[in-house]
Amino acid sequence: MQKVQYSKGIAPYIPFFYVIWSDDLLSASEIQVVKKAIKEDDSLSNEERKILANWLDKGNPPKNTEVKKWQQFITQSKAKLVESEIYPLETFSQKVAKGHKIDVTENNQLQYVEKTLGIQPNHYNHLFNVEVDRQIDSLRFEPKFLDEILYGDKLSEVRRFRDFLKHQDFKWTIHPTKEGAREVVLKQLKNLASGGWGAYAYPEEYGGKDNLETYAAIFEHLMFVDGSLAVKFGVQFGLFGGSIQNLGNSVQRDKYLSNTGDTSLLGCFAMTETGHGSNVRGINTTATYLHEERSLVIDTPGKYDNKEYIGNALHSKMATVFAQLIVNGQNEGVHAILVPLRDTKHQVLDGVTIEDNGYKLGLNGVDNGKIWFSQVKVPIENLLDKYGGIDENGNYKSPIKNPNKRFFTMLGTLVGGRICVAKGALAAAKMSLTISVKHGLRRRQFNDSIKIQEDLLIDYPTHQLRLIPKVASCLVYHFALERAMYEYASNKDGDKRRIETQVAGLKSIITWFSSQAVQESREACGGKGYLRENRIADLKNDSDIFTTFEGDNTVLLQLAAKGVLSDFKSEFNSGGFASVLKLLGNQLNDKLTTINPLYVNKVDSEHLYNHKFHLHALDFRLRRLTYTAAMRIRNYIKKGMPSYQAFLKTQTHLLEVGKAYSEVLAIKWYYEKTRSITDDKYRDLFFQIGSLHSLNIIRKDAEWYLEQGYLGSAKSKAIRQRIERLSSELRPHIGSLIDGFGIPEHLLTAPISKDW
Ligand SMILES: Cc1cc2nc3c(=O)[nH]c(=O)nc-3n(C[C@H](O)[C@H](O)[C@H](O)COP(=O)(O)OP(=O)(O)OC[C@H]3O[C@@H](n4cnc5c(N)ncnc54)[C@H](O)[C@@H]3O)c2cc1C
Repeated sequence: MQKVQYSKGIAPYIPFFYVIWSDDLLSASEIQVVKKAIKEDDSLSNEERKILANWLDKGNPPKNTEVKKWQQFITQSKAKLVESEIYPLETFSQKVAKGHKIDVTENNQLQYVEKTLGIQPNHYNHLFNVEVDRQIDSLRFEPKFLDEILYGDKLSEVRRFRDFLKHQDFKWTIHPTKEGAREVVLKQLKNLASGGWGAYAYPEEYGGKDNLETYAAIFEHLMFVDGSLAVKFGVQFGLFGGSIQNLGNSVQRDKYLSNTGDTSLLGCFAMTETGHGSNVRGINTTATYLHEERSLVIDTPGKYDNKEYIGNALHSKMATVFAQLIVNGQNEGVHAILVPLRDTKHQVLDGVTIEDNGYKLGLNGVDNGKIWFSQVKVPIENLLDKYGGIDENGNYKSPIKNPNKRFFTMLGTLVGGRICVAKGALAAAKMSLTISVKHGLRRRQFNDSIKIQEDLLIDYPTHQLRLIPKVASCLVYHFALERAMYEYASNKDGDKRRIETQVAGLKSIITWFSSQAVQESREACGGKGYLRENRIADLKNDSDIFTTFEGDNTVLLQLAAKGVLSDFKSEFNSGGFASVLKLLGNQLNDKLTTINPLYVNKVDSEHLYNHKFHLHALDFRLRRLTYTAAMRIRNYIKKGMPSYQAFLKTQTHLLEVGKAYSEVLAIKWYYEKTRSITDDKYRDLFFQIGSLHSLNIIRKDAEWYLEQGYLGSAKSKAIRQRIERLSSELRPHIGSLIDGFGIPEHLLTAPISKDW
């Protein structure tokens, strides 16, 4: 077999060049062949060689009058290649006839031949198995190195946790009833606590390791066991324990945190009410201060003011209840109070009523319930008073004077949970894609008459386009969330507005992405994907709600957009945005430079695969959308419209600002991480993955970019072609990439992910 030389010896990373006269693209191998032909063709002058080199290397076409001539030259060179390569393949078929050993499962070889030799599957598929070329080894990526890149210095703990999950208690099974599922999940939760995994994010004095980043990786891995376990874990240790840790004082931490971490105290987080979900500030439960008794009276005033959907409600002894704090007849806003729910015999206490929420679409192993309080008294010591308490004279006091700021600071402590939810959703996407890709690497359907075997699903371009860009997006979002958790964990006590804005946006785009990825994976597995044993059905049902809880996505994106508009200044929520708009107007006007016509139609691979182009395009969209939204709001306000109405008028526009902001943030953080990868081969791979993700995101908004004149039609078309091309270039590595997600084999129980 003829060897084609590559500059780095890694064929798929050689950029492909766009040839202007053609609808097609020339592959790297084709370019090599044409170059060889140019070199060997004595009839060419040096000048002609230069013209051709210029065309192939830099994408500069020759003069129009000469294009046809060189086009023919290139076509002939390609034809010669095909002729010259068919012979060695026939030699190979003779080898096969003589019983030469062939690895039939290694279909990557076919892709390799196709890519490097530029010949179509029909030319060789009848031979089916192709000699294992030595170069294949140099192309292969090791999942264990990918795992290292993904988890960095957390990896040893993550691996320890993966081993812990080998315990048979974590074996996945179908639970026919919610009661059965809840019993199992509670047992698993206690098992995790006894292994020290529950308290992981708490300080050492409470049995923890003070490590939020690893805690998030633990949460992510629990999705591979069971969505219900991940959510129950998040409620007990993250929400209930987290409220004590972040909103409470040292006495409360000393009293409750260790017990929460070892599950001797089970608790829940009761914020949402039937009447008020997204609008937390509108909740109606009251906590009225009685000075004579130094106590708080917790009460559910109206028919729809009960707490609802509260996870762990049926197993808990205590709840962190969010209520309007009334002191001396004055409402001091929403505060959190620890309210006992049950006695040691698990009897519900006087004044408390709890009901099961019943069967849900998914997460039936989580005991969600409704809770009512009727004049329930708790001592003032139960008020989680980090941001607002009541002194001995019965006066309200808070280190944060502005009630808006106090409310947002309090909610800012929930950001860690939001990152975990996004990580959990992403885990569902990773696992579904792992199952569907593994299925695609084994399942065969259809062939043409000359083949001895049917084609693998994954070798269909449609299948590649459905799954491979999603695998790429998983990796981009993985690093974005790693970075978000790093930023949050390393600035726990600082101003959280910025990270809150960032996480609000990331949580939204990633949980939505996950729902699409899981659905696509289900469809990519056909009927098998619908069977519960193959896990995607449960992943789909369990992760569906991630778009809603810990903040509904549509609502969160508006929060993110407001954060962008206000340039992270708190004035926005307290009304002083005139100055902010002025600032934005100046900033954006300066930056929106006229787009260069050459740039608009620049289609060479170097440009399209350049992360600077991706960042520029995504950033352009963000700036343009922000500027136009700001101008629209300003014009409405100028006409006398109240600011709330002006925001409603631009609400759909603001949602796009939130999305654009989050996409650019994700890819920016991803490329920052990619640049730090020291191994050239792996860094190139991650850049290639970044290109696929970014072009795909740009492509989704191609209509908008065309409207804005940022993309010309040729460039828009070239981007579409590049996405397909990149997907097929990554096809030989897709097995390694999904194995690199690090989902342990013992948790990957779907029969279709194995040989069958
Ligand atoms: C399984 C499950 C577990 C949960 N666990 C807990 C828990 O442990 N503790 C807890 O406190 N809560 C919990 N929740 C509640 C959850 O946080 C809420 O469901 C969520 O905050 C959304 O509130 P909602 O359901 O009232 O929806 P709503 O706020 O009524 O929203 C309904 C729809 O209206 C849209 N909408 C709302 N406001 C706006 C707006 N301003 N602009 C545009 N669109 C808008 C939303 O996008 C959404 O599509 C849980 C919920 C579920 C389903």
